[in-house]
Amino acid sequence: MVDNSHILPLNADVALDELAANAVAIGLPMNTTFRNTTLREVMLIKGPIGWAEFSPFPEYGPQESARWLSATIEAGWHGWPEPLRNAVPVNATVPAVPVDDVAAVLARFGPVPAVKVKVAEDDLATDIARVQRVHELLPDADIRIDANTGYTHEQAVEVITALPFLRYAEQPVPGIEPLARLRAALRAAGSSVLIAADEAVRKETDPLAVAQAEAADLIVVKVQPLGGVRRALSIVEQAGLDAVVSSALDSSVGIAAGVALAAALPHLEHACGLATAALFATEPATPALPTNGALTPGPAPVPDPEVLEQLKLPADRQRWWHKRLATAHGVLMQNA
Ligand SMILES: O=C(O)CCC(=O)c1ccccc1C(=O)O
Ligand SMILES: [Mg+2]
Repeated sequence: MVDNSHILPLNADVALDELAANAVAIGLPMNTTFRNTTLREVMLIKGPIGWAEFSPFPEYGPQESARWLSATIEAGWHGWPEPLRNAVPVNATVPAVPVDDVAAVLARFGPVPAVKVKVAEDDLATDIARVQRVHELLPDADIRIDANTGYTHEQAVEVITALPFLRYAEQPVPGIEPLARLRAALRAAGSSVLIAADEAVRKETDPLAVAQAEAADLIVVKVQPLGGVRRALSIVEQAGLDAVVSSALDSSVGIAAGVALAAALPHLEHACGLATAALFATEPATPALPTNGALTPGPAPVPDPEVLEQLKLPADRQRWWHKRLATAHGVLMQNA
């Protein structure tokens, strides 16, 4: 058994009826395929202090979804800690698009201090060419890659060594031990590219295990998978590593929580992955697009009722989402 007693409890103090009565499931059409998705489904819930998002990925089960719901309750019913900064630098996110499409994708983000490039969906040469194209277009940007666990140890070494200008590589290989082994191998080879853990934090039952195993130089934290802004803050503090706040492809309602977390971190070394609104073609509320490469903390944007109605998913998907909401709520109540 993992001892999680040092981690803040999940928020479980809102009745299911109240959540369900104020919830609507919508589909956000995307500009480019991302995570094999062209329509991101999310549930938006209106709480007494503002709009909140509940959007676990379709394949996530009840235990994981319960953490996402804890973040929803925090956003709509409790609120977030005070910001320590009023600008959060963000990265552009380049999906695994063909090299020739990179410039057009980057253009949607405006000027940014950093770029995250998705890799490990094609062959290694294509991955390397995509990243080199970004470096060519934005020579001064901090560049990181995200393989979403998709490389073997050998593939990761090959790609990272071919791209020595990288600032860091996010979850190049799966799991904590493989990450630790890769990090040690890169150091031994004289590489200065840092290792970031994402899935190993987001999906493990013990989010602090990465730091204990010295598997990464920094951790990627997402508000909903970690159960809310306050819970994520406490996990970062206990991990004692630099953190990058990223979007879980949230709508701009959910992005506001990510910006609140990034703004409340005592130390913010790297630009955050919170500019994903640029990947959506339509949103019900003012999209969280960066100005001069940064986002500003503030309350979640209020959806326009007409656009909300247009984006509303059909009845069968509403039922599916409401059922998920009920299941996640049941888990929260059981654990509370
Ligand atoms: O960090 C970013 O730039 C964007 C967010 C992102 O990549 C992402 C979005 C949804 C699900 C997983 C991930 C990920 O970081 O792996
Ligand atoms: Mg990632």
